[in-house]
Amino acid sequence: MGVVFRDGKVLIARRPDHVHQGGLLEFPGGKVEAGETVQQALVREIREETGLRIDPDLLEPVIEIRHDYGDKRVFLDVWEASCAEGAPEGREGQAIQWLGVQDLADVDFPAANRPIIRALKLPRRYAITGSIGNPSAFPDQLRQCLLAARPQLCLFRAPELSEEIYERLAGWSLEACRASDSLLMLHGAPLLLELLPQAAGLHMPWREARQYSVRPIPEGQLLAISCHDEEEIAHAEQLQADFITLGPVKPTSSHPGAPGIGWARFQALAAGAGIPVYALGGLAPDDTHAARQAGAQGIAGIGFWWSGNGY
Ligand SMILES: Nc1nc2c([nH]c(=O)n2[C@H]2C[C@H](O)[C@@H](COP(=O)(O)OP(=O)(O)OP(=O)(O)O)O2)c(=O)[nH]1
Ligand SMILES: [Mg+2]
Repeated sequence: MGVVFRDGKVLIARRPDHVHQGGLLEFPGGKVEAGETVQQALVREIREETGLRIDPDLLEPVIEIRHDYGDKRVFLDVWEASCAEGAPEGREGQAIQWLGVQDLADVDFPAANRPIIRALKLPRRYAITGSIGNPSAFPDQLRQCLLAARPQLCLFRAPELSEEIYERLAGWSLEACRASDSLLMLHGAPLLLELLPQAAGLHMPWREARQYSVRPIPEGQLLAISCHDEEEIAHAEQLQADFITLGPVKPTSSHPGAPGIGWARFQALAAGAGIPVYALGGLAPDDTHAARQAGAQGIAGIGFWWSGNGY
């Protein structure tokens, strides 16, 4: 299926009432025919269903989803086209519209689309805080890094701090992030979100996530989990995580001694995940393309935005 973007909006159709998941909204697309690549099939389906022309060479992978509806199992191989030619019309009688990404709501789509909508709303970079020189200078350190890098989504991670100091600095961080239009995730246990409900969500380290068997926070906030292998990814899916980080892809100074899993293993794991996966570990902005080719939502890390010097 294809997510076709034009002028920042995505092309959405309404499934006819009489078909499977009928009446709900969908991204246009259909089945791959014999002898076709997935990209060719997508170009053909979008043309047949909407009349729009897209370039198969400009398609980028978004996410692969396997979903069991009970009455039908589906495999959705989702690709993104950043431009399209022509004026779309519902050639099969279906209603067609352009919607802003932030206006896509889970309830309007089939259940399998939940991770697609997450993927479209999440940025390509997930900025994680690194070493904190002096806690009292932290607010300035954070503000400067936010100003320089303008990340859309951040994680305040500081396992070296006591809970008390973390909570105090988290309150500060939330204000700093709000001022620079960045979403902030907190790192730790679900109780943190009850203390600081204005956070965008909670990122659980694996040792925390493993203790739960159902999603421990409300739907309206994001749940992220640090994963390292298939089992942890499956558990993150069970907890209905909105996204995960997976790595280390390359060796990294924040986890000395841990070898990287490399892009091939990352790709194999990410393909089975069915939720957005940020690649983590020793990555620079230059790695974003490789990460996306390997099926990542984007890159997560400290090095590409955090400066610990001078504080
Ligand atoms: N096209 C599309 N199908 C979706 C989405 N979400 C989702 O769960 N599905 C499910 C519904 C169907 O069970 C299946 C699509 O198969 P289908 O046979 O109904 O229709 P199709 O559009 O793929 O088939 P066609 O164009 O080749 O005729 O995938 C979505 O966003 N777009
Ligand atoms: Mg179709």
